[in-house]
Amino acid sequence: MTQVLAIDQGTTSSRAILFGADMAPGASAQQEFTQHYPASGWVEHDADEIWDSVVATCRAALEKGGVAASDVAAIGITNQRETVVLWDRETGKPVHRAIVWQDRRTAEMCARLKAAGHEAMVQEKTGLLLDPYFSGTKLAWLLENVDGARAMAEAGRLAFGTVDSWLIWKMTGGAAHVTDATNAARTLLYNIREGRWDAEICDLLNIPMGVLPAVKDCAADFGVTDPAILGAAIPILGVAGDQQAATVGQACFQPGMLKSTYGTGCFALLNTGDTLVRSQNRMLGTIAYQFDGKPTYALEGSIFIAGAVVQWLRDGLKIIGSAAETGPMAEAADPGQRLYLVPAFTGLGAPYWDPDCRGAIHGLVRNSGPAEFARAALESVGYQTRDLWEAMTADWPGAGDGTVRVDGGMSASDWTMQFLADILGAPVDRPKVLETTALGAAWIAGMRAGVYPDADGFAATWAVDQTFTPRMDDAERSSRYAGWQDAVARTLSRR
Ligand SMILES: Nc1ncnc2c1ncn2[C@@H]1O[C@H](COP(=O)(O)OP(=O)(O)O)[C@@H](O)[C@H]1O
Ligand SMILES: O=P(O)(O)OC[C@H](O)CO
Repeated sequence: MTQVLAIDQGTTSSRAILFGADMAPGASAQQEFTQHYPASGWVEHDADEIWDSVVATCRAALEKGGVAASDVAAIGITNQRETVVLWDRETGKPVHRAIVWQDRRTAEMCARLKAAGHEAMVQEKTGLLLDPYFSGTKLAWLLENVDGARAMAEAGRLAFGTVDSWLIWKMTGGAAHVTDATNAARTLLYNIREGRWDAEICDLLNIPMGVLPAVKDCAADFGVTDPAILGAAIPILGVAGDQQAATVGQACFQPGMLKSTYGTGCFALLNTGDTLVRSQNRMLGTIAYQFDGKPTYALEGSIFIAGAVVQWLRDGLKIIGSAAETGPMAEAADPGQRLYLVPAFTGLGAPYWDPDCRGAIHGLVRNSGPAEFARAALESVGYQTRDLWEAMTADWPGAGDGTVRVDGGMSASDWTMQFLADILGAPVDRPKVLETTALGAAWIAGMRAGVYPDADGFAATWAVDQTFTPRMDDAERSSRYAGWQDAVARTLSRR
């Protein structure tokens, strides 16, 4: 029993990957599912469809790999964070579609809570801000707006969970209603200093605490799968939110280590060890991972649009056929032009948290064309990361030298990674294994099962594939970044 099955339940697709005794990724399967956009700024998923996609991908990965379920030592789950599922414990049916992390329907509720002066208390306890991004106000919305939900919740019939909880509940045939500390840390309801659900915040949002799952370490006994699902009872021994799993998969175990994942959005986490930094610069305080009851904290910067800007070049502007074309185009762009593309398609996340501003391009001239747009799009990812890094270093003296371990689909772009190194003025390390999110979940579960090494042993296996070192001189770096800051200032809705 040396295989570990990692489930990576993401925003647009579910994936299952088998990892062997050597922790190398093996057979995998992936399935997309429906995105529902019932109103402007609203994003929903069908939790049953997510469940079906997870079962299908797990079965397909096992079949492709020729692995029997009885050969799997453990399952590790990693998931899109913050997304809210609320279901009936008796029927096992969700009472509404899941409200996705990107959904902005509670913007007004957040604004009201902020105006009433609650943000400092919430930030102190949860590390988070009053933004619709997090689960708490979404859950409050469901309890307010779904017919009968409040009465059922108060009678103990409803269960709330982030996607990990939902999947575990389904996998264990309804036996376990649990989550891990990293997912709990994203709900706005969990006191990350004291390691418990927070009664004052639940009261403020009018959430009956009986709907909340039990919170465990990332490596723990989360339950055992119903044998009818995959063909054998498999223990679920690892759980972490996807950005935290990537932090683990990148072996960022020492304070000062930084990882940044470039998918649709970008999420940078800086390990701050035992210190929960109270950000003065609108970064998030969060739990990076929790083992043996001891949380390790991180500062997080969340950018909503990273690779999505490349999708926009392809599907919106239609100036590229595939994402990989952007690198050569950026290379060929007129070096004399300074275009700044601020991709505030859904507002801006950290460190601005401006849900109302919208995207803008600054610096257009007569001969600005597709190549200059492509370059500005790729550069926007570097500039936004620099914004996060500026905020992190201002927040915490223990931040390292800016060396960053990267992963995610967009980290395949050499041009973008070189620009990132240039604009940060620090090395960018791209590892050999790019499946860091799934690897993190697999390692946690495999370590708990006793088939994988401890943290030091795991960290020793992390290997760099390519390091991008800064080539830009300081004067150019400063002047370009000043231009970006100016472009953002002119784009924000509140100045
Ligand atoms: N060579 C490339 N150059 C630029 N962007 C890329 C490249 N390859 C992939 N991307 C971008 O990476 C993103 C996909 O990354 P992925 O990690 O699969 O995202 P997610 O997990 O959020 O769905 C897409 O937005 C795509 O535009
Ligand atoms: O599913 P991803 O990879 O887009 O990640 C989503 C994040 O967890 C949202 O906080």
